[in-house]
Amino acid sequence: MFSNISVVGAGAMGTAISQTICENTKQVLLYAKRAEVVNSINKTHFNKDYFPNIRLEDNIIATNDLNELKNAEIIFLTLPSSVIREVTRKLKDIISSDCILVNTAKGIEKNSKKRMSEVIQEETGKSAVVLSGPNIAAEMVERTFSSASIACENKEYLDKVEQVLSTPKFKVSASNDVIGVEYCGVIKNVIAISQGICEGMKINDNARFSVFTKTFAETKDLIEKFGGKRDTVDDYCGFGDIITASTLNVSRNHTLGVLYGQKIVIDEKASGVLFEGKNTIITLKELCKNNNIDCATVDFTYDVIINGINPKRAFEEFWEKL
Ligand SMILES: NC(=O)C1=CN([C@@H]2O[C@H](COP(=O)(O)OP(=O)(O)OC[C@H]3O[C@@H](n4cnc5c(N)ncnc54)[C@H](O)[C@@H]3O)[C@@H](O)[C@H]2O)C=CC1
Ligand SMILES: O=C(CO)COP(=O)(O)O
Repeated sequence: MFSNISVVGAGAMGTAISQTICENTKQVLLYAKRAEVVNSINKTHFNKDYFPNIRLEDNIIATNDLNELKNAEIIFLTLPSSVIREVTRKLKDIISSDCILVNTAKGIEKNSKKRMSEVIQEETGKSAVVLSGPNIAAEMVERTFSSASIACENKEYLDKVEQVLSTPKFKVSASNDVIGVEYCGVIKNVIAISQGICEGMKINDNARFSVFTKTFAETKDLIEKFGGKRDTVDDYCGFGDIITASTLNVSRNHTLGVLYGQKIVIDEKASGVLFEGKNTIITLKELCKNNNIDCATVDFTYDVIINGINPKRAFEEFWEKL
């Protein structure tokens, strides 16, 4: 049993992870940026902005003072990838030397093209544990069955994070393939968008799942070329998450693809919804180009979402590459 586990970011994933780990620790301290979220959780046990119908467990306490995390044994970072650098820079001077950082963000830093564990290492000097899997927050928050892959070069950190996450309903697969686990989460967002486009444009199902087959094989190639292991793609972070986000409308990235496939324009910024995969399309396209890698799925998604090419025309080109 742990005593003091913290979660930074009180959005969908932060609330869901808090609900998952709360049975293995005396207290979960959940950091929220906004005072009204802190008040809502501490006074009513509801995070009303995200899950107005789910009462959170009694040992989840909220704070908006990062300094209160100074005694945390483990901190889960459940934030958009775009703020991981700024937040870990602040945390560095607060946390103890043996505090373990766990990243759940499924993104890549836009300009540097660095993975989140690389960003965390640069800012704090620590090897982060990375977590990725079929983790629809709206399900996890209800403490239903779920799973995740975790990875870290530091075996002691990995064991502790496995312990805090493992419950009769939450399965954990631990590995040492940090690159593979991280890239699975990153690439799956782009795949979810590509499958959403196919669904939105109402391509026939045989065609959609034919390109999906190609996409799955390409994911293994990409992960290997980026330094990860092919087999990692068969784990929860790969197959599990790719299928989940590619076929369910609850995935924001999948929904974004559906809208583009239907040629519906939305103001993504004004929507306030986090679409991690959109920036990732650009970054992956550049990474492929810099490393002489051909990836038909990345090209298709880039053509439709970034270049604004008609989805039907882009699909025909995708199909020719099969
Ligand atoms: N929602 C899901 O089902 C899952 C999400 N993820 C990943 O987790 C990450 C977060 O996603 P969600 O929780 O869904 O997003 P969200 O948009 O629901 O929540 C993000 C939270 O971070 C907070 N935040 C933003 N900047 C901050 C800062 N500088 N300091 C402190 N808090 C800040 C926001 O106020 C918000 O509450 C993403 O990378 C996503 O890909 C991973 C697995 C499942
Ligand atoms: O990563 C997720 C589920 O595992 C959530 O996916 P979205 O960010 O597309 O909603």
